[in-house]
Amino acid sequence: MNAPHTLPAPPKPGSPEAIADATSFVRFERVRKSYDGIHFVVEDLNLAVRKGEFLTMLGPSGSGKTTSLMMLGGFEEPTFGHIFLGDEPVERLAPEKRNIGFVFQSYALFPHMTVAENVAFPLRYRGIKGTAAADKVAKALGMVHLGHLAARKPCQMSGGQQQRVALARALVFDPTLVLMDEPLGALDKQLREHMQVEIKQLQRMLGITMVYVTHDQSEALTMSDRIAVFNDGRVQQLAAPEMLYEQPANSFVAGFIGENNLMPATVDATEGGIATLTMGDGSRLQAPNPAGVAVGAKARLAIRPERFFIQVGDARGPLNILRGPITDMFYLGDHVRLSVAVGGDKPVVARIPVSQRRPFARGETVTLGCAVTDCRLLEG
Ligand SMILES: Nc1ncnc2c1ncn2[C@@H]1O[C@H](COP(=O)(O)OP(=O)(O)OP(=O)(O)O)[C@@H](O)[C@H]1O
Repeated sequence: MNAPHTLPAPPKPGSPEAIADATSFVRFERVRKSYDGIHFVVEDLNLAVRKGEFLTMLGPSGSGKTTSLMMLGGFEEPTFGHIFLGDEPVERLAPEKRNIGFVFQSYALFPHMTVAENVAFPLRYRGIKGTAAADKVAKALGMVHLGHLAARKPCQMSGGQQQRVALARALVFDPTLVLMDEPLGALDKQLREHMQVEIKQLQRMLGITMVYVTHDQSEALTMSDRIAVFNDGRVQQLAAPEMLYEQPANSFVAGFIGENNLMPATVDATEGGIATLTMGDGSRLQAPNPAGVAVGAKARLAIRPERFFIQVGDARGPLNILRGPITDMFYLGDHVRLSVAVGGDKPVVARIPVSQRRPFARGETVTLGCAVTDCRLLEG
């Protein structure tokens, strides 16, 4: 992407954002990165990571997550801006001087060394030898439950075990920060989910600050204290998982985190904080309008599939009602996934718990209800 943007002002001195930024452990300040001197792949990155926090950079391929992580690790230099570790600007500091542990998708273990020798490697590099080193290696391998395999070579271990060795190697020298780039990408689903919990428990137990890169949203939701959602080199929203899901800041986040029906709408009026909307097919629906999207503005109404229910009888309370034939349906054990042609250009997707109603028939007309407060109005 091109770079004609003016940079926003930093937070006002004394504001809550400025105080949070000032007390944070890692800070990106107006960081921009171009590899070719023309296009910026990271645009105006302002990000503060708190001490002991698990912060995930989440976004589609090419959105600038790895580049941001590599700048923090010291493997890439920012084109503009500053990165602070504690109070120290580090953008000119060599990676080995930053006291950071790394875990990558490829385990990058030395094949000719034993597990213990691999884990001891960063200690050797730091001049820690003898029993001091042996104690640290034993402790790190104990943390990842591999003490009994210290004498094995990497080729004698499973993918999950090798990634545990890489984790032990990243933790053995008591780093102030650990960076992980898609560390579980090569593992199968079950092992990945198991390792997510294990890494999270370890991070909590050690109180370590962790910055984690993934494009897997469920992984990010499971593990993170906060998630920075990247798209096109920019952070779209930085928030706790629940906040991202419940209150996405824009259509990109609303569509990227979980599943969402994003329906084009125009704002007719806002009264008492509730906007009345005209939908693409001319029908009228309502939604809270906390951001104050202006009357006449093009907007999108976001409704999560699981927030729909089958409306029976008269509507009670402030509800949006959508009605149409079922065009597609899938039985998924605990819920039925319906596509319902309610009049817009795309059918809406509704997830109806099987405890609520079944069976459904293709072509059957259903009435979907959704609380107005479960709808979200987004600009654009
Ligand atoms: N060394 C490099 N030289 C030139 N361009 C690069 C280099 N590394 C990354 N890029 C480009 O920068 C952009 C951002 O890449 P980056 O790897 O940071 O994204 P990402 O969000 O981590 O994606 P992925 O999940 O696929 O790794 C991409 O367009 C990529 O092609």
